[in-house]
Amino acid sequence: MQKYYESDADPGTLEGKTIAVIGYGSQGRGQALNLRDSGCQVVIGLRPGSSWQRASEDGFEVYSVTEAVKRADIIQILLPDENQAGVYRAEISPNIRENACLMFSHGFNIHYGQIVPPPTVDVVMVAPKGPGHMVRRTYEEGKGVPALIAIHQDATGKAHAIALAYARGIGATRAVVLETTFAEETETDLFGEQAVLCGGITSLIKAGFETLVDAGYAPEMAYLEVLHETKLIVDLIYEGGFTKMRDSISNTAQYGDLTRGPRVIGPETYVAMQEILEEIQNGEFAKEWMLENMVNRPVFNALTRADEEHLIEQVGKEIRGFMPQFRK
Ligand SMILES: NC(=O)C1=CN([C@@H]2O[C@H](COP(=O)(O)OP(=O)(O)OC[C@H]3O[C@@H](n4cnc5c(N)ncnc54)[C@H](O)[C@@H]3O)[C@@H](O)[C@H]2O)C=CC1
Ligand SMILES: CC(=O)[C@](C)(O)C(=O)O
Ligand SMILES: [Mg+2]
Ligand SMILES: [Mg+2]
Repeated sequence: MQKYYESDADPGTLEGKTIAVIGYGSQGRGQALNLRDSGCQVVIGLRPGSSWQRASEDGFEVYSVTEAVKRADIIQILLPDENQAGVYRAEISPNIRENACLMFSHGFNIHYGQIVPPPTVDVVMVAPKGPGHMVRRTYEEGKGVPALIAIHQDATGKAHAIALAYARGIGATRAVVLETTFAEETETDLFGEQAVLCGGITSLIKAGFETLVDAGYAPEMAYLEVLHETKLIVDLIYEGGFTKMRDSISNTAQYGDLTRGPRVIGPETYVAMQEILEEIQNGEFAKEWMLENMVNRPVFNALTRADEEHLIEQVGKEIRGFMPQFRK
């Protein structure tokens, strides 16, 4: 597998180029601040609202999406996936320059045909494998979040160099940059966030919390055991795999881990994961998500609200209030 680091990227590729970051949320703010600190010329494209104000307060030139695109050599679309196609049709497509570079941090809209760029532009992806806030925090710590790059279209012959230089600008080459395709990034990212990173973990934590509370244990105990400590355990896995974590926990815990873990995440979990992956690969999930947005996200809103009202969220707020480390 081809790996790229700082020395593989030529910052000169972006010399004199204007990068328009469209959207200033989790990824947009993180990437724009890092790019500017890396010496890149950045403007922000937004609609009026709180993001516009924040970007201005951070010292960026902020324009409408239309005006930002007109000024840009590289257009990094960091809008919500569900909004990208509409903004692309209305404001980006009519104003994008020939030989410009259209960039994404997730392949959803290209992979599922929501956006079909003209053949005259480069189309690349630079996808951090981490939340936008961490892209910024690690950069400020002198480190980086790994990223994937992919080339969908190379109209200028410079698409790869631009993607690498951009990845360097956001700090990703300090960690590692791997090459992929829009299809592979889209399908693995959707699967990862649904089955493990977000959906799987929150469901596992909630099930553990509810099991203890329903058995009569104090919610505070349950919270510390199955939520707070999860970070501490996962940090060790992050640093050195299952081995490092198992070197650190007790033998009692390790025996329970190895013998009871597969009873919690068993064969039926594998079946569910395969079904989820199938829905991603055949476009079912993408269609469901786009339809959900067309009717103002009833399921998204109801399930989000239910979890916000879950006891674990109330208890969590209370416990974090006990700990000085969480006090601003
Ligand atoms: N959140 C994350 O950490 C990651 C996100 N991504 C990808 O990055 C892209 C952006 O995602 P996030 O940063 O999470 O988005 P976000 O929801 O945090 O921010 C979206 C930004 O776009 C602006 N916006 C929304 N609709 C707009 C419109 N119609 N016109 C102009 N501005 C508009 C919002 O005001 C906000 O500033 C997506 O493709 C996502 O899949 C990729 C890796 C990780
Ligand atoms: C943070 C990240 O990588 C995700 C979970 O894929 C996302 O926010 O889309
Ligand atoms: Mg992701
Ligand atoms: Mg994602």
